[in-house]
Amino acid sequence: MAPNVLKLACPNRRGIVATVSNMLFEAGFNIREAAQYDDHETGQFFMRVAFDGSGARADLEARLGATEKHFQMTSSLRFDKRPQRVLVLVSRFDHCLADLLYRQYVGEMNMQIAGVVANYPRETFARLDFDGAPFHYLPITKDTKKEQEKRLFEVIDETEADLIVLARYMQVLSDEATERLAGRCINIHHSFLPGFKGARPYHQAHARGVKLIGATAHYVTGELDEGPIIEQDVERVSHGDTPDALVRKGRDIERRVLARAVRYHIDDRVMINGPRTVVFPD
Ligand SMILES: Nc1nc2c(c(=O)[nH]1)N[C@@H](CN(C=O)c1ccc(C(=O)N[C@@H](CCC(=O)O)C(=O)O)cc1)CN2
Repeated sequence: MAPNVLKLACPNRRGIVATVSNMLFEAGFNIREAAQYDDHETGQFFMRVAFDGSGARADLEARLGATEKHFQMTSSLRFDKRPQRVLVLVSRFDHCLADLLYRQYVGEMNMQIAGVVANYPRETFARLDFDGAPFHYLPITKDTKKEQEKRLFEVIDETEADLIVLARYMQVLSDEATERLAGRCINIHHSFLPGFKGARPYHQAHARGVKLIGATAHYVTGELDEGPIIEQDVERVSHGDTPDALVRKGRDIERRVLARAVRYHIDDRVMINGPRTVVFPD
């Protein structure tokens, strides 16, 4: 059962951990997991506490309000354990979508894929079982981008999506779209950023003669592939690997990196820290 999770950030000073721990204790809750990070560069303090117990939510919320004021704190408190509704966007390559569908099928993550949106027709994914998730075909051209995004937001509203995942969705979202989805839209980029931004990163990597390839999951912002990084991984390659071999080896990296990032987000393990993130892994 997903625990309750409190996340907080504030200027660092003595007494934060003691106050937060005591606040939960006084409200009748029990701490199951706690982690904190002190950013010496910015002086900001970050904390994530997973807790359970039969305490009163209203009492905790009242105490938290006072604690926020005292420490000039921003916080988020998640009590609802319902599966997070995830809308998955995909273009032609569906290995990350297939991976997320499988992880949902085996119950690996506290999520419900609320829908699949693609700018390619359903037959592109004919072999995939969407496990009941509705499919929305939203074709796009450079002349229809605005209308397509309008329809995309209608689908986001209709599906009541909590999280939007760009699972190798190869369309650049407008600044307006990225502002509306700030902090709840994750992209998997098929390179070890900041290397090889933009299109065809494996071909760029092959031309450069790299000995490592990687994948990066990041929050989406108006700056293409510049959003706060959530998770990355790499694998060794050699001079004998063709671009197709890099694409093949890269698929495995992309799948596991995206899955880890989605799970960390869903489990409230990620906090945005300016251009970066703080991730409290399990
Ligand atoms: N606003 C943002 N949108 C998107 C981001 C992002 O970080 N910010 N990430 C990309 C994913 N991506 C690489 O991971 C990527 C996707 C698409 C392109 C691109 O040049 N697309 C062309 C069309 C290509 C086609 O139709 O096949 C375009 O949009 O004009 C570069 C990088 C997802 N969106």
